[in-house]
This record gives sequence, structure tokens and C-alpha cells, in this order.
Amino acid sequence: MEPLESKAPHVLIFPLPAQGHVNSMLNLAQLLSLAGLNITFLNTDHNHNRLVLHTNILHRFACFPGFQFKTIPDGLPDDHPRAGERFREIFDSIKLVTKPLFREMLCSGQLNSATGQSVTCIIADGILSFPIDVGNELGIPVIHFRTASACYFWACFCIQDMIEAGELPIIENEDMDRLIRSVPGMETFLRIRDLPSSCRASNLANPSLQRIANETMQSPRAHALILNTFEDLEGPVLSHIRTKCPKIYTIGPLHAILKSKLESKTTLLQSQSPNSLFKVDRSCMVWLDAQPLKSVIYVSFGSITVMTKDKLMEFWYGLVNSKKRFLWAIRPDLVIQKNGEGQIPVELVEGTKDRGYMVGWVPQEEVLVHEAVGGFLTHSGWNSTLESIVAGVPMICWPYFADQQINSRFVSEVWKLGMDMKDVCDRVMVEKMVNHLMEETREIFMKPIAEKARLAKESVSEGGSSYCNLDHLIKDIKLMSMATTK
Ligand SMILES: O=c1ccn([C@@H]2O[C@H](COP(=O)(O)OP(=O)(O)O[C@H]3O[C@H](CO)[C@@H](O)[C@H](O)[C@H]3O)[C@@H](O)[C@H]2O)c(=O)[nH]1
Ligand SMILES: C[C@H]1CC[C@@H]2C(C(=O)O)=CO[C@@H](O)[C@@H]21
Repeated sequence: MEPLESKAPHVLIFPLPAQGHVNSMLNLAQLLSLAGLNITFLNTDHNHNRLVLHTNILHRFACFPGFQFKTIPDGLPDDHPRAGERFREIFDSIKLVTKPLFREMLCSGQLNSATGQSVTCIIADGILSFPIDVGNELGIPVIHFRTASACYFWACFCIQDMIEAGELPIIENEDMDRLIRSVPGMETFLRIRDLPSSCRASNLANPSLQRIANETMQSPRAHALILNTFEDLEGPVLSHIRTKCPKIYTIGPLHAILKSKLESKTTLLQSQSPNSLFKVDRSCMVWLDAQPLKSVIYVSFGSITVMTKDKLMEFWYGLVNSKKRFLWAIRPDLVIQKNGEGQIPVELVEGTKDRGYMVGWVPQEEVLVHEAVGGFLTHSGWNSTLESIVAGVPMICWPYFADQQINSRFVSEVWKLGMDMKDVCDRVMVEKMVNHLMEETREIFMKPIAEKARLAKESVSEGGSSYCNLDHLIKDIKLMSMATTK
């Protein structure tokens, strides 16, 4: 009989089906596969089809004999938008449809590895607590992976304290600049407007507010908590989280640690491509090649943001009026309430022809490290924030929802890596901020962002904090698996 020690663990990875979650979980899956672990990556049918259509994901993972994709329904019809506020409908359908199937899949052995080995550890999205219940029932340890920032996690964790202190709910006509005092470590800079967007609900029974508060407070029940961040970025807030979740693995920025691990593996590195749910248009790289050094502001609002055509026009006018060059990723489903196609004003058409380039979806990691890119107008999704930090590109933040409101506060006020434009959307402000970031006050941001980029790279290099924590995580998973297979 094979000695127990020689059996590689079998880890089931289950992300919330959203770009920013699938992305970082796939990076983790690849890192664990490189370490020789057997992995089952459980995608929703909808997202798996999109990944297969738009990426070389099957080819990329084919070199790992212990890796397999499995799929599960998300319970929504295929033509559901899965964007904007309607994204949240996924939580009810997951609860209703996916949760019982998830349990059934584990019980029936459908998720066993290619060699027949059952799951020895689950890494589940930290916004979903039901895998902890299923894991407990079946005797499988569960690790939570919250794909957003640590500062967001901590603010969510403190929602109950904010309620008890009378700081929530927000009342009508409230001063949005009022400071929040019951999130330890953030007393001097966290305003109401910076709280996770669900906290803007005026009713404490709001399902979204209830969900993020309740689900976040479940994480201490997990065996450990993985965060896509690094100690030199979020150290102080991590100390607070450790009082509630003592075992935290900070292993970010994941895209950077993966890149550094692949550096010596040329064939694997060459076959890397973005983990995109959208069709990537690479023509923007040719356009960027023709632009002067640090002259372009890159604009993207991530995968879930939606906006009215009026708002889009404000951004467009602001960009054109700034007279700066811009590259704008406009997802096909970004604009809601299109109100017919309408005429695009001639000054926008001309200004864009001269200095702009628009595509549906870009290879963002590559775009941000391109030498022509000098700034990023972003929705402050956590992956985008980390990618910008690693690339040393300062940001203008226009948060849309969830963690983005607090991420943008940290980017601007705590880390001094850019400017926060939250809750404002007019062409004059866009023009002014773009000019500040790209020219007038650019120097203010360049030193802090270069320093954070250096620290990020150090953390993922051999001996760095994230590098070592990933090794510890792998050892922990191996130990757990020995215990569960005994
Ligand atoms: O044209 C584009 C635009 C984006 N991306 C990539 O898509 C990802 C977007 O992720 P993120 O910046 O985190 O934004 P969302 O897609 O909006 O991510 C969701 O998930 C994140 C992680 O939990 C949260 O921080 C966000 O608020 C939430 O909206 C990044 O890796 C980008 O590189 C591209 O490759 N091309
Ligand atoms: C749609 C958002 C609700 C919460 C999710 C999240 C989280 O981990 O709390 C982060 O950003 C969004 O993708 C999700």
C-alpha cells in the first residue's frame, strides 16, 4: 500500500462566479498545481463556457495531470445579465440551486479526482459560507478565500459593531463625510461614503447588508482565511483581522506571484493568457506601441459596473477635454438605458480619433505594464487595484459598488497612490483629475506608487512574505489531507 505521505492532497476550489473572483482563484489553482497538488476547479456552467470560448484555459491546465474542471449550474437563465445591481440575484439562485447540488456532488464522489481520490480540502469563496457547513458535515476542512481587500473584509466584519454603536443605518440627508468610529484602525479617515456600498442601505433588513455582514462573520469558522494582499500593504488592518481569524494566509498579489513562479518555466509562461470571461481585443497593444512614454490614461470599470449613457458621456467629454491620450475598455454590457443610439457629438468623434482608442475588453495586466501607460481611471476593483500597484501606475478611482468604495479611500488617503472621485461624475471633474494625475500633481503619486510596487514585488519573490505564506499554505493543506485520509 502507498504510504499516506506520498498521496497528494485533492483540493476543490469554488469561486463566486464573477470575473474578479474566478480570476484570482484560477491563479491560485495554477500555483497549487505547480506545487503538485491535485485540483478540481468548480466553475458555473455559464462562466466555464465563457472561459473556454475566450481563453486557452483548457490548454493551459492540460499540463497538470492532477487538474480537472467540473461545472455546476448557477441557477440563473443563460441570458441573465449578471451585471450591475442585478449581479446580486446570483446569491439567491446559488442558495436555491447550486448549494444542494454542491453537497450532492461531494457526497456522490462526482468530484473525485481523475485517480478516484476524494476531496481532502475545500477552498471556497469567502463570501459563501455554505461550503463550511457542507465541509463540516462531511468532515472536509474548508479554507475561505475572500478575493477582495483586507480593509473591506474588516469593515464588513465590523458592520454589527457599527449598528450597535448607532453609526448604521445611514439616515436620510446624512452628511456622507461623517467619520465612522467603530471600525478599529480606521477611526481617523473612514467616512460614511467609504463604507462597503451595501452599508448605504437605509434599512438594516436590506438583504445585501445582511449578507455581507453575516457571511463575513462566518469566516472564523473556516480552517483558515486566504487574502489576495500583502503584509506591506495592509499590515495594520491584518493585525485587527487576526484577532478574529488567527490563521490568515496573505499570498498576494496573486497575479504577480504566479508570474514570478512561471519565470523559470518558459513554455508555461508563453501559454499564459488573461483569465477572461470576455473576448480580449489585442489591437490596443499595437495602438499603445505607437504612443509616447507614460502619455496614456487607461480607463476601465471592471466586469460588473454598469452606467447610464449620460454618465458615459460625462466620462467621454472629460477624457476628450483633458486633451490627454486615452485607452478605454468599454464592455458591450457597460451601458444601460441606451435610449436609442443617438448621434455622437462631432467633438467627441474628432477628439477620440486624434487621441483615443476604445475596445470592448483589453489584456489589462499587459496594458498596465506597457510603457505608454501613465495612469489608470478605475472602478477600484481589487484585482485592478493590485495590478495597478504592481505596475507602478497611479490611479483615479471612481468606485461603483461593494469593496470599491473603501479600496478607493485607501488608495487615495492611506496609501497616497492616486485620487478618489467617488460619488461625482461630471466632465469638468474628470478633465481636472486626469490632468492632475497625468501632469500637474503627478509627482505626488509617483514616489509612493513606485515604493508600493517595489514592496509588492519583494513580497512575491523568494523569501518575501507572500512567497513564504504560499509555502506555508501548501504545507498546511498537505497536513490537513493526511489527517482526512487517515
Ligand atoms: O478590459 C479588461 C478589464 C478588466 N480585466 C481584468 O478583469 C479583472 C477585473 O477584476 P476587478 O478589478 O477585481 O473587478 P471586478 O471584475 O469588478 O471584480 C469583482 O470582484 C473583485 C474581487 O472580489 C472585487 O474587488 C470587485 O469589486 C468586484 O466587482 C482584472 O483582473 C482585470 O485585469 C481585463 O483583463 N480586461
Ligand atoms: C457582488 C459583490 C457582493 C459581495 C462580493 C464581494 C465580497 O467578497 O464581498 C466582492 O465584490 C463583489 O464581487 C461581490
